[in-house]
Amino acid sequence: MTDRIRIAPSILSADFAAFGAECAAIEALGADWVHVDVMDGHFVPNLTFGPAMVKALRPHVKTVMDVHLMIAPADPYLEAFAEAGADILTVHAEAGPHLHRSLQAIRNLGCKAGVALNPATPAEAIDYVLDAVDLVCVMTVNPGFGGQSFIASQVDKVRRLRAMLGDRPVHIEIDGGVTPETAPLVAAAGADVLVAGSAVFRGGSVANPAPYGANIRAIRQAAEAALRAPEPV
Ligand SMILES: O=C(CO)[C@@H](O)[C@H](O)COP(=O)(O)O
Ligand SMILES: [Fe+2]
Repeated sequence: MTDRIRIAPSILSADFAAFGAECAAIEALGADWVHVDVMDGHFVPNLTFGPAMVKALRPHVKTVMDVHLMIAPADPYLEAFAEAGADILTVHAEAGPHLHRSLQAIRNLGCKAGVALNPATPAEAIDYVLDAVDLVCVMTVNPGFGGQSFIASQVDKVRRLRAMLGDRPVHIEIDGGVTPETAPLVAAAGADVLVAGSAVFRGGSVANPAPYGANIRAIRQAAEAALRAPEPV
């Protein structure tokens, strides 16, 4: 499913006092999706937003709202996030013992179902749920914070997942440390959705959002160039 590259800025790196304006700015400047990082201070060592924030953001986001749940357990909150307006709900494979049930519940709520894998989790952990997912999120940092360095060992995981998925129409999303330097590596390996927080919001602000557009273009162009490059022999 690498027909085109989608850029999903993570609002974890946006101005927390101006989320509505920040979402409108990134959409106007080329974002394909808006990525919302939900953290519970338990599954990951940081706290961010709940369903009320997703509901408040919904009128400001015209495109896909991609909600990354770094919470355990996730199941008790799926309905609230779906009702708040999430389009994609991604749960972590490590967050609970009943991953297949969580993915089924997400689809039954009318959302696309995503599964995220921490860097230490092998691709094979989701071998038996591939028909229950619309998106696989490969964490290229340990989840919890923006601005961390890309973990290069995950590129091989992306390649494996694309082979495992075969002709299933499933997105492979990369989350963490995506820059114009790392984007080509994961695009060439089969990723088609690139989440980027610090690399999108750096250099800009609510008052001067133009750098967001230049940053999104730079990541997209670097990734697309890798798709056009000839296969290594
Ligand atoms: O889920 C997470 C972090 O846990 C991400 O979505 C980050 O927000 C990505 O930030 P950058 O690494 O691009 O700065
Ligand atoms: Fe994320």
